[in-house]
Amino acid sequence: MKTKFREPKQAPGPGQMDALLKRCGIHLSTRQLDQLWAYHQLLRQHDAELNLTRIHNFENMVVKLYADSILPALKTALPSPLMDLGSGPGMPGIPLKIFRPELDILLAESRRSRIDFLKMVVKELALSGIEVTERGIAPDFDRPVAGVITRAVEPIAETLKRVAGCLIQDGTVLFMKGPRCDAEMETAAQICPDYQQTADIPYQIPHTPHQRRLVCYRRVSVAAAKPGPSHRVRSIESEANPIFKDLKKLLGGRGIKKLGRTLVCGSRLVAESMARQPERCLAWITSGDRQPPPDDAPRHLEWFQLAPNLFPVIDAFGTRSPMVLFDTPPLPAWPATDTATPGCNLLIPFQDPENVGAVIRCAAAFDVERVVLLAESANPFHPKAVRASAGTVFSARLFQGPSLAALPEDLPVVALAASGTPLAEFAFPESFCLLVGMEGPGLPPRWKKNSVAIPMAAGVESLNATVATAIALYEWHR
Ligand SMILES: C[S@@+](CC[C@H](N)C(=O)[O-])C[C@H]1O[C@@H](n2cnc3c(N)ncnc32)[C@H](O)[C@@H]1O
Repeated sequence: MKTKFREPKQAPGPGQMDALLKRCGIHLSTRQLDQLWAYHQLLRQHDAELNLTRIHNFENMVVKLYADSILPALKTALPSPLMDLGSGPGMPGIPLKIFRPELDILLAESRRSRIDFLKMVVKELALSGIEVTERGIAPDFDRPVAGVITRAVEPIAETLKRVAGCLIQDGTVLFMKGPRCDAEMETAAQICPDYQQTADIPYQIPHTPHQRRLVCYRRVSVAAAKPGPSHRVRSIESEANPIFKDLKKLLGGRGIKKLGRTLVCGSRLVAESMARQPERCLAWITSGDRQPPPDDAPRHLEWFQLAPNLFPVIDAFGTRSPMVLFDTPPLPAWPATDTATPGCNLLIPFQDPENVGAVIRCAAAFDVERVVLLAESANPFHPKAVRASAGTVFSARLFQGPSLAALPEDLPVVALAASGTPLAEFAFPESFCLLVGMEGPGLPPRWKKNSVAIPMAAGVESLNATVATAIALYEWHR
């Protein structure tokens, strides 16, 4: 009898994953797809040992785990920093981070084996701007977050109570639910007066029968959860005080990079940083004990009261007004290969922090898609950069890029050089990277071939780098 020969079934690859995601309306760049594929491999490799998921069929994993995790990003705005509460093997936090790399994500998980798995995923995928908690979340967890997202963990009211110590005023909680969650919502409405339901978005995973609901709440009051006054006060009298020593280090770019913090100076910028990123404001710094933090300051803010002879040492601009110690966000890596997104990627190589701040301000004024700090650039959170940016550094879409020498050859760069096509005759492509030479050495020769020029009067050699950037961005935006 003849045995029937069967073709071995081909193992699915990233191409099939991409096609399934596209069917759900999710379009990933090559880099994102590679990352998601790497995550899929890790999940499969460690599932048997760690019992990470009950879904094992390839198509179901892509649709019911990864697409399901990403879809909320297409349905509503996601706050940052965003905590994924009860992340388990990383759902929705890991696929969301891959899809929206600019989000700061905190993966919260209580089981040790899963915490270790999540940390390995973050490392192996070289993800930045994402952390894993070392403990489960309870109301005493007080690291501030602007939003919480959670999938398949517990009833709505339990989570709302659980995040009382960490969710900031006006923060959002997003529940990824199935269609039958009305009873949970009713309970939450009765027993969680600090929250207001703001949205209830029903949807279906495209081309499947699976129904979902994204139920959103806003925290309207923090008073009931955290009674009492108070900012913890630290009185700093001596130059040898370790807090003071660290504050002094923040007067230079190296200290800012090492400590991941900066000093925000000047009353307007201080107010702006507290309004825009309260969760990142760590301490209120004053000379003596007058000028306390404002009434609406975030409660986690500490109050550093410096002796009158110490305050001027760190008051670099001589403002004499309270300063804020600000936790600088880690910059997500710039996906250099993903330049298909329409708009301008502004590449910044400037070494003078004032120039960096000034061009970030221009980028905000002319709606630049991404601001990319090249390795040569000064720290965008240097007090001088923050000041020159007029606070726009707190809202700009900042990314960490490579060095000038490591920029890919095939990047669609539009460079500014005196030898280029006159700016007024130049048609900007839909998607491009704007590059202005560093102060001093100017533009590396390899980028001069596709350059545009700002015509100038005879005898003038060059414009200041920030002025040239502003003119080019104005012309593009126009
Ligand atoms: C059913 S799993 C869901 C995992 C993931 N969100 C998903 O959709 O696949 C619930 C997870 O929440 C975690 N968990 C439960 N209570 C928690 C808490 N208080 N803080 C952090 N994680 C918690 C559990 O360890 C578990 O991994």
